[in-house]
Amino acid sequence: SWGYAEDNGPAKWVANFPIADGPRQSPIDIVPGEASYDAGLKPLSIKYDPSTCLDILNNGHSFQVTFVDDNDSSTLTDGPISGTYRLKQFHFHWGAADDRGSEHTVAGTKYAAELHLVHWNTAYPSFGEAASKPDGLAVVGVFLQVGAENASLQRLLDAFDSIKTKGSQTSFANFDPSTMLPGCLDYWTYDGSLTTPPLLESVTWIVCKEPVSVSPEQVGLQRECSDRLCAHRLE
Ligand SMILES: Nc1nnc(SCC(=O)Nc2ccc(S(N)(=O)=O)cc2)s1
Ligand SMILES: [Zn+2]
Repeated sequence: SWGYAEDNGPAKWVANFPIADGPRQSPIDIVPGEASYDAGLKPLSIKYDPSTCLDILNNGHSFQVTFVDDNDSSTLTDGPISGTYRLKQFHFHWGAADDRGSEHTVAGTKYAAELHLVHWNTAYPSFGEAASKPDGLAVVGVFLQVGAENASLQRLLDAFDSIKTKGSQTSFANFDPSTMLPGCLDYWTYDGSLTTPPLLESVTWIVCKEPVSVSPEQVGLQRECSDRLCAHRLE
């Protein structure tokens, strides 16, 4: 199946997922100088309930923390979206070194890693239904840059360490993902897609301008855990 190696990586995905050549594929390079200011956009409204945190799993491409999404306890509203989107899961993307790893870039700059908080539009009955609709999903992206230690991330990394094999999961309770958000929630937004197969063009991207920091040890630990447990990242 798809991955990040030479034989199954991003350049090869179009063979099984022709939408890879579609009109609104993510990630993109965000060029702040070319972004237009939209006075009609509202601030993001993010409300997460730590008790909806369910488990942490290694899906072979990333570590994913999954949430109970059968009620409106953890939601994203306002910002560029209309209606209520429920938090389904969050996960990270990282690279083989500190100078690369994020999926989106800012005027060509790559960050060490990127957090994605995945939400689905409650106008549809489920995540699976929403995932195929043009306004079905909203993903908040947060860049991670190497700097000071991130206390919130450390609890996650300790849990990652306990997932020994690909496809395994472990219970993970009472984690508040808002502790991983930057202080300022200014954002860029554009209509895009899932960044990995099935690459569905159903995502309203909301990329925070302010990165959060992680220590070199933390991003190394994430990389070491992940390489051991996930498809090795070649980027
Ligand atoms: N009917 C369907 N169920 N599940 C899917 S796709 C599963 C899924 O959540 N994929 C996913 C892929 C990429 C991203 S990302 N990196 O945030 O764009 C988020 C989520 S389609
Ligand atoms: Zn992602």
